[in-house]
Amino acid sequence: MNRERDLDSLIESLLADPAYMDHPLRDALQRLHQQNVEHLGRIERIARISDGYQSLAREQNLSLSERYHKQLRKLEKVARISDRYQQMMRDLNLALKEASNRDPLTALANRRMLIERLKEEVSRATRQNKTFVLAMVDVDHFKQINDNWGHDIGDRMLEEIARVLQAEVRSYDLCGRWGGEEFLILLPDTDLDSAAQVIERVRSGLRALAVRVSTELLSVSASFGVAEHRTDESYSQTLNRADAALLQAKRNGRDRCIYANHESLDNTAPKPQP
Ligand SMILES: Nc1nc2c(ncn2[C@@H]2O[C@H](COP(=O)(O)OP(=O)(O)OP(=O)(O)O)[C@@H](O)[C@H]2O)c(=O)[nH]1
Repeated sequence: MNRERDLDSLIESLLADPAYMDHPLRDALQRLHQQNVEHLGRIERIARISDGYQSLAREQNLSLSERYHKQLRKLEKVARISDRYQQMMRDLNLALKEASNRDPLTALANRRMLIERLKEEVSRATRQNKTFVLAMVDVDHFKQINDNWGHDIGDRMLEEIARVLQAEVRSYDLCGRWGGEEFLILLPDTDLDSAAQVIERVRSGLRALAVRVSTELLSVSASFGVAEHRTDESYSQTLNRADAALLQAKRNGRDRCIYANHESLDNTAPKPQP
């Protein structure tokens, strides 16, 4: 570049020198010089345009990668939010399912869950040629507790009764609130004789319950109707037989167990005073 500049300045000084004004080669040199200057100008313009294109391409590349990374960060954020949201939905679904299967007062299985399990038990009993037992439990004279002590104490008694039932059944039995002061115990893979031991434990547990309300100790008794599932019977047929046995237990004086079609096990106990 310096050499070119030196040559340029030399030619320009020669062309400007009055001593060479009439030199025969001056005109040709001037045109050649002019042409050279124009060529150089063109080359410089091309170089500038090329530089411009190159930096534009660099900028575009840079902004493309920046946009890509920005987009990537956004996607990562959306994925994190979506993960959290899905986990929240899973937790919510679980909580909803749990809530829809539980009795809010006693936290025992509610009627809906009991029916679901009853259907499962019937198909399991059919498939595996097994049997199960249902016990309907109805608290005796519960209305008197509400009437004498108020609904809140009645609720508290129901909670305590539920706690005793749950504590006395085996871990694989299902105990639920059928409605009001009526409970249902499902004893899977059990015949009537084995069920009798569990039922007797539950009945004694309830008789031993004493709930303090101010200076009084409140106690309860319950009547039981028990039926063993028969082959080819629907769950509601077994339930109806347990219900009929329960009615019989009430008629016979309460605080006792009646075993459907198994009168020898009819458990008659002295009538307690609430
Ligand atoms: N506190 C309270 N009481 C309830 C609830 N559900 C049902 N009850 C009451 O339970 C009582 C049931 O009364 P009845 O059907 O006459 O039966 P009972 O007084 O237990 O008499 P027997 O079953 O014949 O021994 C009613 O007073 C209902 O209001 C509840 O969730 N909380």
